[in-house]
Amino acid sequence: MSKFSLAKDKIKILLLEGVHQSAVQTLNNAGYTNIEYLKTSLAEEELIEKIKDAHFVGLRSRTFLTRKVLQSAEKLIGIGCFCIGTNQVDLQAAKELGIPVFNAPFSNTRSVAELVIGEILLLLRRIPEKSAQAHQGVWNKSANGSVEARGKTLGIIGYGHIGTQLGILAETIGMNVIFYDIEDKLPLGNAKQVADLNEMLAQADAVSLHVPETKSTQDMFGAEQFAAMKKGAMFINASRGTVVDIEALAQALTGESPQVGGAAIDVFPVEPKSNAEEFVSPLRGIGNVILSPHIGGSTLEAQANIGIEVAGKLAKYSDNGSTLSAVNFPEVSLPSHEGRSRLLHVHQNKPGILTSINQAFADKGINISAQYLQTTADIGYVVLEVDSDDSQAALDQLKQIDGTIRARVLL
Ligand SMILES: NC(=O)c1ccc[n+]([C@@H]2O[C@H](COP(=O)([O-])OP(=O)(O)OC[C@H]3O[C@@H](n4cnc5c(N)ncnc54)[C@H](O)[C@@H]3O)[C@@H](O)[C@H]2O)c1
Ligand SMILES: O=C(O)[C@H](O)COP(=O)(O)O
Repeated sequence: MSKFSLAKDKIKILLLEGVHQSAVQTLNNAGYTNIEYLKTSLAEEELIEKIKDAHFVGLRSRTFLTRKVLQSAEKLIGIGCFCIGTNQVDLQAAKELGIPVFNAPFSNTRSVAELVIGEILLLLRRIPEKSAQAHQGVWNKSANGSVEARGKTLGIIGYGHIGTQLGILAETIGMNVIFYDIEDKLPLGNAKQVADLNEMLAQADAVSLHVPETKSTQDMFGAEQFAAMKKGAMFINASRGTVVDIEALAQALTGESPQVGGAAIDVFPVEPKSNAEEFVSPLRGIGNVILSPHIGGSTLEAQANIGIEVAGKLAKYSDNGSTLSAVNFPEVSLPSHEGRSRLLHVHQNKPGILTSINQAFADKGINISAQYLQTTADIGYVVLEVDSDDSQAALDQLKQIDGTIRARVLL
């Protein structure tokens, strides 16, 4: 170990929101034992206090890493989102501060797709309503409004990892699949891409949203889109709460002759911060509506896999600087660096930085035995290997390079 790098037991890892124990196990196996594990998310002020001495933080969808929080986290070197969505992290701020953000882009895909398939079947049979009635002692045996999924059309908005998986499952139960996406996508099975959203809505018997939270998806589904849906079609949102105008949905589901026949909603514009807080929504109490507490990806299988995947990415970045699959950072995949010191340098992407580094090292007689560089439009990430005896001198030189955001040396 270089005396200029932190020993693993000094690297503090803050894990929030009850991430699966597989994460702790994975980090322990990699030699990281200084872990603070919390079952809940933290509000901004508490988070600022907790995060200030953390080198890594792990979170799920309820912890918001704002620019203010990130700026106060002076020791933070890496962030793990133990989920798919990364909208809860200010990715630009993290990048500017030289902090890569990792997530688990596939681990809960199947769990969401399975849940949605189940919901489509239940909604088409009006089971939420009938179940609620039966619980009240009402025996409403009738085929009215109940239909098979076979031969019906599912419209998927956002044909990415979840959307495609859902499309495949839907076809296996005999549904026709159409989808709308801002990108041209390869249709799987017999699915067909439709260029115009309203055209897709007019054909679908069930519509399911699978887009990320971005500026372009904010409130993308409101009164106009509900009006464009086929009368009585089902509506499902397990993406992000900010995508749908929830008041407009409540209106579309109610009244004398509701436009929307039923809905299954897993995500909400405002979600309780913990299980102890009341869930407030205009959708409460409306018939043929399934409300679930943001559990689309919450299966034991998915959570265990996510823990291993994201903790593994954090450990790898800490051990050898690899940023493969970071969502906001130049991606560098690195071999091990036995017998040499590895230095990581994050800098503003402007001309001449690499030349300055090479010149500074040459002036001090430091030989670079390996060098890896990747850049995005605004930052560059260079990884250098030098003889271990030169690591302190090399780090000193790197810190002085104009445009440096962050420099550190690895074990
Ligand atoms: N409910 C849950 O527990 C849960 C679990 C996992 C993921 N999610 C949410 O689901 C989202 C989708 O997950 P994924 O893995 O399929 O993501 P993905 O990135 O693989 O796919 C998203 C798709 O949406 C498309 N898209 C983006 N903006 C669009 C727009 N304005 N209109 C139409 N299409 C648009 C993209 O081109 C892409 O094909 C995640 O970002 C996350 O927020 C929720
Ligand atoms: O983005 C995701 O993967 C889902 O929204 C799941 O989030 P969660 O880990 O908070 O359940």
